[in-house]
Amino acid sequence: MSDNPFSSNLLDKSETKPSLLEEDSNTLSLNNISDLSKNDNSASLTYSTKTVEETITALSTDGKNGLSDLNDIKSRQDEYGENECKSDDDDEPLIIQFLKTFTEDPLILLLIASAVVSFLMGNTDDAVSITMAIVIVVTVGFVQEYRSEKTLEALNELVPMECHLIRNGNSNANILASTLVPGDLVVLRTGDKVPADIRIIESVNLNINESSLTGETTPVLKNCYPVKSMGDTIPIAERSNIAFMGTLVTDGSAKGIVVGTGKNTMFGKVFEMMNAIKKPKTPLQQAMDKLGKDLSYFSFILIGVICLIGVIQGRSWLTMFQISVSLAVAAIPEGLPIIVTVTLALGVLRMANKKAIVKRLPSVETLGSVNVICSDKTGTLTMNMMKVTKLWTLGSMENENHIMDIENKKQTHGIYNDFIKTLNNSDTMDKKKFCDIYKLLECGNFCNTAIYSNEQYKYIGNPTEIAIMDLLKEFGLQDKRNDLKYEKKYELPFNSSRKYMAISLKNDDLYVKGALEKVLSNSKYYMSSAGKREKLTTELKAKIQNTEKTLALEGLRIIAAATGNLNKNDTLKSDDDVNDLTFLGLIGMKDPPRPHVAESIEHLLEGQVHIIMITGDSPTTALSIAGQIGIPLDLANPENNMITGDKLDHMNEDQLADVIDRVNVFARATPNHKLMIVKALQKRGDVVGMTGDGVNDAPALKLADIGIAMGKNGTDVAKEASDMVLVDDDFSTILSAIEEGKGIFNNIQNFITFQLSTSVAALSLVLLSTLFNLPTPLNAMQILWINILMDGPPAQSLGVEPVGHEVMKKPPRKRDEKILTYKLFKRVLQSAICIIIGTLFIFVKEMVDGEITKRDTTMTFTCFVFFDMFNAVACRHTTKSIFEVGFFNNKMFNYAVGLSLLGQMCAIYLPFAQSIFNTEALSLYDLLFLLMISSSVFIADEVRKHYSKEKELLSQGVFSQV
Ligand SMILES: Nc1ncnc2c1ncn2[C@@H]1O[C@H](COP(=O)(O)OP(=O)(O)OP(=O)(O)O)[C@@H](O)[C@H]1O
Ligand SMILES: [Ca+2]
Repeated sequence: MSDNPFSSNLLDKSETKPSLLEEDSNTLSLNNISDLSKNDNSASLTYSTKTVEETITALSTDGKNGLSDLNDIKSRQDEYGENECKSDDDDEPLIIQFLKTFTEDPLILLLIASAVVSFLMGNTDDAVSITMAIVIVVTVGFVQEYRSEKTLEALNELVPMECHLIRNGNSNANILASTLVPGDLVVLRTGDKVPADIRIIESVNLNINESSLTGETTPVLKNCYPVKSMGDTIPIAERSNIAFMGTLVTDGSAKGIVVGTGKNTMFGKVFEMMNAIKKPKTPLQQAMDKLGKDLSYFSFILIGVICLIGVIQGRSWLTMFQISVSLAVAAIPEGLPIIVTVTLALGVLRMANKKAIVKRLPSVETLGSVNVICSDKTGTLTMNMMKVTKLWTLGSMENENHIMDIENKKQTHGIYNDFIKTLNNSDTMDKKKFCDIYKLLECGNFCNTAIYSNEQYKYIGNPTEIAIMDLLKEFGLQDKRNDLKYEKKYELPFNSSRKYMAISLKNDDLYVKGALEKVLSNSKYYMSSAGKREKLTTELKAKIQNTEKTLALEGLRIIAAATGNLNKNDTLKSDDDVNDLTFLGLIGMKDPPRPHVAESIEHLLEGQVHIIMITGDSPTTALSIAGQIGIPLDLANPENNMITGDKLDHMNEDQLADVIDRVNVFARATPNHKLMIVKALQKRGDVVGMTGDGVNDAPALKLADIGIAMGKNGTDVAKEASDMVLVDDDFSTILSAIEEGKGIFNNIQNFITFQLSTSVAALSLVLLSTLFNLPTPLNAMQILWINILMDGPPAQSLGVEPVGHEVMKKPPRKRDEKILTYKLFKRVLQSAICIIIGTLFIFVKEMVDGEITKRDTTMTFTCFVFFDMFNAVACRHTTKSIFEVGFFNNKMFNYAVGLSLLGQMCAIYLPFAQSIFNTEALSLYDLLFLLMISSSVFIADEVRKHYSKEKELLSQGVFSQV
């Protein structure tokens, strides 16, 4: 099985929510890791003691431009192979694997034994038939298992890992990590996952979380200095100049040379060891295993009883033995766990097509029970395509009635046109006008990290900052950052906790931009239109706040700007260096909601999912956007549905848990608040989906029941901590995933119903006829054929039943709700009883002549198979009539049933099959009669659906589960 080393093991949720099973696999690996460095001759050890220059020379590469020679790269690729860890547990040829399956199942061995006994006793016919049946049963099982493995493998390829590579002097951030070779020059930034074992050659405050290798969760500081060799080895944790594959950059940045790839990395070694450990099963798979075991015990007892009674009644013990063993094969749904796995895996692949990548199979099960979704606003609910639409300065525009409207320039005369005129002929105009507007724009220019890409002909970087650069371009203003005169000296970078940024120039001019509260609280002055510094009174501050509110009411993101001077000895290391500012003005930018978000929110609300928007923007902006996308708000008092970050700081989890049911918006929130929100929700018993993209979102993503990372704008750290990745960052994708999750669960219940009812019917049929001292209605071969139908394609195809939007109308499944519900058992019983009565009826009716002929068993056998096919049709949906579901929208199902019926016809009409199954040809009239009888199971279920629907309509609930 090939595994992508970068995607976490699908079935393994180890670091996040360890279960008993997983924990010991973890400790096992951790214990072994301490041995790892003992007899280690890996590249990371060799190069950790070398200097940067020695490393570069030894790998014949370049510390600035990376590898350049294509032939050289090619030959390195040939020598070291792909940068991937592959496990090699399927080296065995298929045929050997196939033959092995014959010996793995004790029941099959028993069957083989009975064939041998038959042969020895001279019943060659029986021996041949049983052997044929065994081969068919085993083949179907093998093919299914093989497919399931292939599907699981496909899942591993879903999250290809990218890295930032420099070759031939060209830097490219989206290179597949699997192409790396030793000698490659790689850039590491905050949030990245390390793509190979890398010797660091340059670093700035590089902090790496190595818990995936060492178990130690505190990040380690790395540098580029050689490590002193002490004896023949250096513990992994002390190789301070090596960034190990699979570890996470939590802060800082670095450049480094790849020294080890694929198997030659520390990760590769751990991977090999982990591989020997069996992957833990998902809760659902465990439940299926348990169900299988319970059923086995139950059927063994029953079969024992049947066998005993039969022998007491004086029937041939060999026949009884064969029937018992076949019955055991049939009654035990040994295909169930496989079908569950395949269904989950196919569901994951379908979700991937819809741009939601589920990283671990168990998450699919959780998706259907999510009842709260906490979502970021910017980029997930909105497009993250910022555009400046409004500008405002206190000096030139006075109050909220005078705002420069950039979007609707045609309509607004006054200030916009006047300002544009000064832009066009700056010589003739009054130099003492609009100085504050120019300064505001200048601040937006200096406080900016967006860079112009000559390849893409546009600015790239932070969308908020790109919007400002685009505005400057629209006004025809130059990017002053390129001017040496204005060279940047210090920078206090923006982050979502700080909510502002500041930079200082060579001449100690200070520029600040960010959230209004932050800027205003440090402002003492404002700039007049003539460029003078004026005192900022409380009254004027109120005016500024009013204007911000007016702008935010439109849903605009507001950036405030200010300027000042940096004190002599300050270096902008802390917030204290920013004070005594001169307020400049406000920039309002529009970020429209994504197109289908409102619709998705409506569907989720219908499904009783509580939607919470978490944003760093101001309360007014947040509420406005929330209103636009249909998040429920109390219109008279929207504040009732919102909590701000400051308030949150003064609450504890319990207090939050008490009120969170009515909270739909968190404004001015920081990433750290997310953790508290998840905890408060989980305290109430909610099943939480939480989105995130940054390094500090990781704890909340891990804790959430479904952590959802952004594929485009998210860091590797966030993706690593999450259970699901949204390829396009679009909120609507979450809806699709939840729909699939719920649907898959329904499908699983449906095919379990199908399998269990078949199994119960077959067992009971033989038991009853034995009890009533009737001849056995089905022979061993017939029972085995029924087993194929039950464990094979028809059941599997029920697992891929398309999911309709109406699944969202059902409330989320309770966290601890069993898959085998009381309702499900009732369905199973109803169908089984139908089948038993119908089949017995045919059997008894055919037998009235007192003698059991081929015709009698053929009728009974066919009747059972027809019953089963109608039963399958009934199992396609839990509550909806087949006439609503439609007969043709599950192609695979129709093929499976068609093939099964064709097989049945062969069994009755082909002479060769007739001798195996002990059958004879039936007339068309017989077939029609059987169809009529067997359709009763389907009709009974339609009646059940009709009544259960009425009940469901009566029981509509509200918001949360608790
Ligand atoms: N690049 C920036 N420079 C300065 N200030 C900014 C910048 N980006 C945002 N801000 C300010 O910080 C506030 C909050 O931004 P933050 O980054 O916390 O939100 P976000 O995470 O982008 O949005 P959301 O939480 O809705 O996804 C904004 O309202 C704005 O005032
Ligand atoms: Ca079976």
